[in-house]
Amino acid sequence: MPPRLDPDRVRDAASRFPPDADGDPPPYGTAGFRAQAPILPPVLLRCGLLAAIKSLAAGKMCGVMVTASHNPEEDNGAKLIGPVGEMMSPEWEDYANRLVAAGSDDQLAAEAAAIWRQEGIDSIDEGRGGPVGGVVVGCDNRPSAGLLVEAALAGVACTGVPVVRAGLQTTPQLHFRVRARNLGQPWGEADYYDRLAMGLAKASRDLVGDAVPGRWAAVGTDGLLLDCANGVGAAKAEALIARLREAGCGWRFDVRNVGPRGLNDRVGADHVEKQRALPLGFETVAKGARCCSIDGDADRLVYFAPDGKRGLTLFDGNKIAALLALYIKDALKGMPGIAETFKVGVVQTAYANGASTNYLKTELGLQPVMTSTGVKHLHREAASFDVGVYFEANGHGTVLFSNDLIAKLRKIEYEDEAARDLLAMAEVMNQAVGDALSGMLMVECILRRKVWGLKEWEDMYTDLPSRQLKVMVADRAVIKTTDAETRCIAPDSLQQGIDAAVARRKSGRAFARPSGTENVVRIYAEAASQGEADSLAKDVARLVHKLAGGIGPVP
Ligand SMILES: CC(=O)N[C@H]1[C@@H](OP(=O)(O)O)O[C@H](CO)[C@@H](O)[C@@H]1O
Ligand SMILES: [Mg+2]
Repeated sequence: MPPRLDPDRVRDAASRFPPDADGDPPPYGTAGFRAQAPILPPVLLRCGLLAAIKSLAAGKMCGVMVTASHNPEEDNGAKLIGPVGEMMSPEWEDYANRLVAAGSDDQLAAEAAAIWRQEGIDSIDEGRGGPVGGVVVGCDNRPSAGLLVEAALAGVACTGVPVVRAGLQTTPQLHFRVRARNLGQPWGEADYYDRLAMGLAKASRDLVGDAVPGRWAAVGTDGLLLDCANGVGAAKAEALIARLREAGCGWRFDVRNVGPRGLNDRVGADHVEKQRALPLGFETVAKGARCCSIDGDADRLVYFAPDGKRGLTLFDGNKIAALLALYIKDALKGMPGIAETFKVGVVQTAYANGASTNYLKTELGLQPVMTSTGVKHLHREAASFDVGVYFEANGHGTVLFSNDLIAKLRKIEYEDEAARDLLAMAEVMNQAVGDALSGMLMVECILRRKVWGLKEWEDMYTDLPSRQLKVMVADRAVIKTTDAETRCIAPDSLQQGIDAAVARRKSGRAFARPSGTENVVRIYAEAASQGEADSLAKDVARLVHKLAGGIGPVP
């Protein structure tokens, strides 16, 4: 029987997962739907339904990931995964919003049928009696996951498309698996660890021989302490480390904050990056120790070193991007004549510290491309290069390699070490989306190959002092921005005020933009001294409060 949209099933499913009387469903935000868990079952039903339609339209597997990333444990959400492991395009985000806005059972059946028609699903003939699709559903370890997964599965079931229950997954793992499945590659849970372990074995070339235990000895480090935010990444990191051990890797990992309680509560990458504070459980870690944090769904990674005074030195997404870009540039030096034909790019957002942008320009000869906030924007831009490095300051990012480049490298891999290094990097770095575990392995590999400690990494460049603030306003949509969100075009005179405040500081830079995930306006400021960065941020916050309808006390 070919898949078909059964309106009775849609109505029936909708009546089993009715809208919550106490809360409006959220719109599709910077990274999918996110809200308090109790209002989400009808949203997940619609996500399952939409993923099924997308999979039929593409004739490929798609995915639904039930997660709210670094948000508190009471929240949950959905990230939709397209057929090449990508986040959904704006057109499909609109579809998602249309389905979520369809409140009644009948409205939902009608809206789903309209999208089904718009995508011409009934006229697709795969030679097997109709289009072929499939949806894989995974979740993080929040207590609300069970019901929300059931809702997503009910949505898929309205169409007769086959489903795969992947159970507990990190977000990047599920993206990886969807992509691998559609490329005809092994895509099981174990295949994910295999690919990372084998990629790392190749990338670490002089640290490995054959799989002799202990051969990948610790070089220049006592090991890595990994804060898993009490999230789903803990069990996955342990599985990965076990696979590395099997492959003979002797690197030491100390996995902490493994849950099950306390998800994202004063732990994890968002806490470390935004609060510049040690995660719980790291209070007594020795000064200078090599530590990293991932977030609740393991798509963000930051490194840090305790400073011995309860503070830390942070290695954020920009520092990670700089290290990866340096490594790539060095590899390309080993391929004279060929390397010049590759387009290498780094993509950043306005939150990238000015010192990192300057480093990429002056030390590496790269011209960073700036996009709006949100990984989907960075990813799209990075995919236009042969090697595209992208990272948000918060630690979400990866390195993308074009098919064209991979094919060229394969042709020379037997005689060219640098080509082998880049191919290995393309295996380690998740090609679908930012992946904390794969990023961690690559950072470790690079530091060990360079025989660098954190000090050498830190010395690549020194961040300009910066400050981020949030301002509550009645309606954050009154702020309109341009130039990759670096300038405000509404309300009137806000930008003039910001320009004047910036001009009063040495090396000043500041901007304000409405958040896509929280009901706030975000302020970013940097300047030559911490005092100036703080006062600049405060000035901009006051301007926003005054001109954009601030609520609550003046900052
Ligand atoms: C300053 C900041 O960190 N913004 C984050 C945050 O988006 P906002 O639109 O700023 O709320 O969440 C996004 C999704 O996780 C992430 O992509 C982005 O970088
Ligand atoms: Mg996340």
